[in-house]
Amino acid sequence: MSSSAPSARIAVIGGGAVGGLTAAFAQEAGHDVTLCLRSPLDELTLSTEGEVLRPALRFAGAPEEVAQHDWVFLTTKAQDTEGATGWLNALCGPDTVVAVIQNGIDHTERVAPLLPAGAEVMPTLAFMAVERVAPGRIVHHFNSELHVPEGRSAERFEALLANSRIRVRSVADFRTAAWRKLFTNVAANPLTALLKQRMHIIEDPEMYERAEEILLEALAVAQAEGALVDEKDVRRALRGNLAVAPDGGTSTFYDRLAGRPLEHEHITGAVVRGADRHGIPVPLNRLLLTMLRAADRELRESHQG
Ligand SMILES: NC(=O)C1=CN([C@@H]2O[C@H](COP(=O)(O)OP(=O)(O)OC[C@H]3O[C@@H](n4cnc5c(N)ncnc54)[C@H](OP(=O)(O)O)[C@@H]3O)[C@@H](O)[C@H]2O)C=CC1
Ligand SMILES: CC(C)(CO)C(=O)C(=O)O
Repeated sequence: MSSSAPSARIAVIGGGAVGGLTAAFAQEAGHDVTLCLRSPLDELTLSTEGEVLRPALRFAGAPEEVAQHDWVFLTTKAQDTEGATGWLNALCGPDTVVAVIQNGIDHTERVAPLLPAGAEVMPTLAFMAVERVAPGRIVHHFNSELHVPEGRSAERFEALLANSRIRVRSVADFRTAAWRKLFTNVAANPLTALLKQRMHIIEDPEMYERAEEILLEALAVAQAEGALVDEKDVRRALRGNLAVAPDGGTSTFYDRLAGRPLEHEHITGAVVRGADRHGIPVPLNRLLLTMLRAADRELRESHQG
């Protein structure tokens, strides 16, 4: 791997699966990377393609410890975005680009109100399967691709990560791209999390049919929201899910397994809210949302008690 890209300073907010992977690969490509943490870590390892990387990262535990950066990768779960406001204030100057590497379709609406004047949100879709198996121990199962809206920042982002194991793609129609990415989550994440089983469950023909029905509801909502998607995108998303099997899961499954709060409001919730706006019936997604809310409530109550 060449190290010819000029070294940049990158701050990654969140030391979980996606934060750990992007930090490790960016550091390997020659960048100076600070991991901004909620829970302290002394070391982070990334198991990938048969090797274990131990990237030389800086660890910061509070916003007072960091200065402004040109690049910030925001990798908290979507529901934890507001909690990262202190980091964003400390890290962002007028030229900062914040790559919001999260699932969901409303990255810009979620993050823009939290940024100081001038800083830019770059919504970023993550095509990868990465698991935090213990604090600071990250296992990479599949793929490492980021999709961003085309433009000047996308070109700079592509150059930033050109020598890394992360592939950046810029897309012309980001709304469509975001719904396509959401399709990879709308069936797989609830089913794996509710059943507490890995992605292989989608290989079962009966489960595959139900997953397709869940996604066809989401397809109707996506089309009503202006995304240029069709049934081929549903099949492509399911093929993408099957490519993750057998040892991978989904981010919502990993959260349920570890007893962490779930991200359902930004995945299934996005479909149900869109359906309500357009009067589209989505009974399967509505049922999944009710079940995920119940599972999440139990997780939160057991944390408190
Ligand atoms: N995992 C995957 O394969 C994929 C995930 N995604 C998406 O990427 C995003 C990140 O997911 P993932 O990495 O899996 O999630 P993780 O739960 O593994 O990591 C999130 C990290 O954010 C940290 N965090 C939360 N709040 C703060 C805060 N205020 N300050 C600093 N750190 C904070 C958490 O800290 P703590 O350690 O205290 O919990 C945790 O380490 C999600 O939107 C997810 O849906 C997208 C594609 C694939
Ligand atoms: C595509 C998928 C399902 C891959 O792991 C993902 O985005 C997630 O886990 O949230």
